[in-house]
Amino acid sequence: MTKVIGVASDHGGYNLKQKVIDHLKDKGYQINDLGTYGLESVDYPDFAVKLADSIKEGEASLGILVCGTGIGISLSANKVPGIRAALCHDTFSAEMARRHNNANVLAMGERVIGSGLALKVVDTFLESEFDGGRHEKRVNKILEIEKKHKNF
Ligand SMILES: O=C[C@H](O)[C@H](O)[C@H](O)COP(=O)(O)O
Repeated sequence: MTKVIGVASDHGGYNLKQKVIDHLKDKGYQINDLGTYGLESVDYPDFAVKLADSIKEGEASLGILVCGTGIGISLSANKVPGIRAALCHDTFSAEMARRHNNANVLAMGERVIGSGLALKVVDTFLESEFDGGRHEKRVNKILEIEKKHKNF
């Protein structure tokens, strides 16, 4: 079965988002493009939440977010319970984000990383799997934090 990957960005990540989409389509992935759809200035939390909601609703198995730095859009996505967005600009972090943290969203900054490396980071993230084992207990503790602080 083809994996559906959700993708979203603000204006600062738009060009890299388009490159990620082209790259993943070429590799046979089905893409759910949640915007933004141009370079007009927009607010990254709006697109982080669109992507987070689409993953929570099961429309995509994993997501990719891009803004200028990747910081604002990952911070925003991580406010949604069940989302574990990892800001990665190297392939080791991308692999570990899946293997150890069971991250379901990769975030990157278009103003930080070149597109060649960014596409390798994307491939590494999507091709890595959660190791489970001792990491399961730790990820469950993240979920417990979300439950305990849900009325913060
Ligand atoms: O973390 C935030 C992101 O990097 C945004 O893409 C960035 O702040 C947008 O900046 P500007 O409105 O100056 O393009």
